[in-house]
Amino acid sequence: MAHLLSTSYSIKLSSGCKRYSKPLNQGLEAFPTSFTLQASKYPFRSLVSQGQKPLRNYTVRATTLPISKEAPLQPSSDTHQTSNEPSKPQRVMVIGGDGYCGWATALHLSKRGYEVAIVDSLIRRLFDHQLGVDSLTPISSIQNRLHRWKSLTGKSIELYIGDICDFEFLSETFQSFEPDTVVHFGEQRSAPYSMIDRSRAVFTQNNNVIGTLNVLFAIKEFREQCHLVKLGTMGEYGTPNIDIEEGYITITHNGRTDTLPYPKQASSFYHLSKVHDSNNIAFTCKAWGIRATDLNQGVVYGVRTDETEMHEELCNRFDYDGVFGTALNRFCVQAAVGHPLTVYGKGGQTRGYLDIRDTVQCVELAIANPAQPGELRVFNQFTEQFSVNELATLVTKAGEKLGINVQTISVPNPRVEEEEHYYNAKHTKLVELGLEPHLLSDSLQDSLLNFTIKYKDRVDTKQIMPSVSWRKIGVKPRTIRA
Ligand SMILES: O=c1ccn([C@@H]2O[C@H](COP(=O)(O)OP(=O)(O)O[C@H]3O[C@H](CS(=O)(=O)O)[C@@H](O)[C@H](O)[C@H]3O)[C@@H](O)[C@H]2O)c(=O)[nH]1
Repeated sequence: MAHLLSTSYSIKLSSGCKRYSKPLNQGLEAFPTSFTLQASKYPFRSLVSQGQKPLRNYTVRATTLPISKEAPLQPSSDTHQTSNEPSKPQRVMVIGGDGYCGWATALHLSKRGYEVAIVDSLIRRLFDHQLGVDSLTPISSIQNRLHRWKSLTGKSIELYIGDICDFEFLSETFQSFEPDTVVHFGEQRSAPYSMIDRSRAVFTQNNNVIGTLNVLFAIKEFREQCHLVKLGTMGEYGTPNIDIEEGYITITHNGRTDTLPYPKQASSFYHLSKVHDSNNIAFTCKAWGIRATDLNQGVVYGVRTDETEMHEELCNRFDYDGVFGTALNRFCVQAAVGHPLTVYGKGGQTRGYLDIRDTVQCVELAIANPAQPGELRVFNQFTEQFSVNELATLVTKAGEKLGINVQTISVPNPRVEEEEHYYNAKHTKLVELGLEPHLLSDSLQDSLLNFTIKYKDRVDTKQIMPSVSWRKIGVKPRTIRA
């Protein structure tokens, strides 16, 4: 990778356009002219359809450019602070704040009185273009989203567009915003994407592991007391034949006892990248005294949160394609358009699931109750366990109530995973901090299926079937349609 990363150069997008190295007190209109392009690790070249002129490996490079550097807001009445805490609102940097979980979280925290900055390279939108897929819901540009948020609530969210793998960008962002907490969603989060071909596997691990490493260095260098809230995954644990604990397990071996990190058995290059992150975070907590919370999140479903439903321009993305769509969201879209539910293999694969409204609650709870210096806490962030077959049954029943006849098919499993297994994962720590879960049976009825029906005319049924095989991944770059 080193040669790819070191061959950077700049291109002016329009005459006179410079890369800003300092934050500017300018509005959104200043943003589009502030790009620098850099040779990058992103695997564009492999994504160009055959016969088309190849694109070069470019990425929009860092510009440390908060779009709305305005007077800090007073904490609102619903700020999550106790009387012992400082009156100044906490400053929370949300890396990956334009994505599915990040966008909902950034708005939620802003509404709760935190001062929020979004840091995002916008590459998630680019993946859609590369794969020829689209969100079920139309989503506005990040700039329009933030304008709308400001006009509706009076609250500003700063925006820094850039790649956290570029340490210069990240440093400037840290020094400019001075976060008390960093919430790190800024990773390539699709297991199938990481299994398309070698270049996507390498991209995923480089992007995720180096990005997180840079965040750890930035905290050490510029904000030693800053609390890292890192999105991990339940998939780090795999599916062991014993109960899954929250991060650590106490083992007695040959008469001696110790509490050790719970064994990791990830089953995609994506899930493995999170394991590597966990090791780097654990080491830096010990060595440098970093304070961190690893949120081992399960599969998220749903789309609406109190904040994103305030206006159509705040609407969140909703993925249903075979690469980025996750099980329950996909099944609801499939039911809405009369496509059989795509159960992979025997359908006994069991995972932890949670509503996106609980994702935002969990992150806020982690921020409001920070880890101690040197501590790495691990919370298993999900509310209920389901097998894929159980999800299919729930969606079928929900469909019946709406007069929809839902069919299910067994699709040859494109993944390598246990299809019938024991699964019992602990998830008490966030409940102890105050999490009040939204359970699936209620939310599915009242919102999710109806929501997908509302947008069903936007569904491209060609995106539904899986096209990425864990066994067939090779070194040849693949141009796929999800
Ligand atoms: O149409 C489908 C889609 C998925 N599955 C099965 O459903 C299970 C979950 O797959 P998924 O695509 O919903 O979720 P996954 O790939 O595990 O990844 C998602 O959920 C992870 C949490 S966890 O699953 O590791 O707990 C997060 O880390 C990831 O970012 C997020 O994309 C798998 O056994 C998969 O084979 C089907 O049977 N049919």
